[in-house]
Amino acid sequence: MNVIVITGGSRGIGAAAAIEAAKRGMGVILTYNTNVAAADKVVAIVEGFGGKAVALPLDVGDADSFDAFKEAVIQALATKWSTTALHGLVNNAGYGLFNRIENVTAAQFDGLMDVHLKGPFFLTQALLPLMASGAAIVNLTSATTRVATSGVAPYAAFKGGLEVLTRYMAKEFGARGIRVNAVSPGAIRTELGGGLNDEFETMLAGQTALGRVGEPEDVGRVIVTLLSSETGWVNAQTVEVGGGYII
Ligand SMILES: NC(=O)c1ccc[n+]([C@@H]2O[C@H](COP(=O)([O-])OP(=O)(O)OC[C@H]3O[C@@H](n4cnc5c(N)ncnc54)[C@H](O)[C@@H]3O)[C@@H](O)[C@H]2O)c1
Repeated sequence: MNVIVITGGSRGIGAAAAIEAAKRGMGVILTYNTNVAAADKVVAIVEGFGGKAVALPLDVGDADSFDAFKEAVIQALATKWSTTALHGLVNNAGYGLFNRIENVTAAQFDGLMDVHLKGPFFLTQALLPLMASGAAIVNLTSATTRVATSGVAPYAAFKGGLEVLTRYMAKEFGARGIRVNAVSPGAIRTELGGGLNDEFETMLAGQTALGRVGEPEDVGRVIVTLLSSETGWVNAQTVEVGGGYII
């Protein structure tokens, strides 16, 4: 069984991707930051249809903890799946912070950078030695890299950086048989940045060609497709999953 790691897998897009991956026969190591109960719920859903998943704690903003996390992954691979190889990594964990440029503090800037750029970079570096040929990495970026919506400048800039890293990772890991792509969601109904109220949702739906916001599963399906060998010749790409988010 191919086993993958999904960061921030306890809710939203990460949880949808975890469930979809397990439905397609992958083993899932999902990580949670603080909410173990939510992570356990996702594991229970997966086990409910006969899939296999485990939840491990991980703060993606704390790169010093990644060596210990790698050891926990090795342990989980051995005990739950009797394997040493990892076949995928989804750098999904993230958070929204609305603040206009003139008000952003250095601490807010650093916090966003740690989770959206430094975290995916060093987590990928830490887990790379475990990855088998044929493995795939998916980085979650954002439509905010291509539009300018006020209040999310550092977030958008780091997501843009992650798209650049996606191409460099693909270039450097290709010789190992590892593909790297990014998925860039448009407006999706999750709890990111405090979630959607009616007014916000109506505005976002109006900015989307298909006239609605997306659901986490709309993105989860694409993430898992990019992990699978069906897309074995898709590499170094950013795939927009936003129903046509054009503003
Ligand atoms: N929802 C959208 O409209 C949208 C649009 C573009 C991009 N994205 C991106 O999609 C990804 C998933 O977001 P979502 O919409 O499911 O949001 P969400 O808030 O529902 O889920 C985000 C997950 O990341 C986890 N997380 C946050 N900070 C963390 C940290 N320091 N360490 C470990 N885990 C942490 C949260 O606990 C949560 O489980 C994020 O990278 C987000 O930036 C979302």
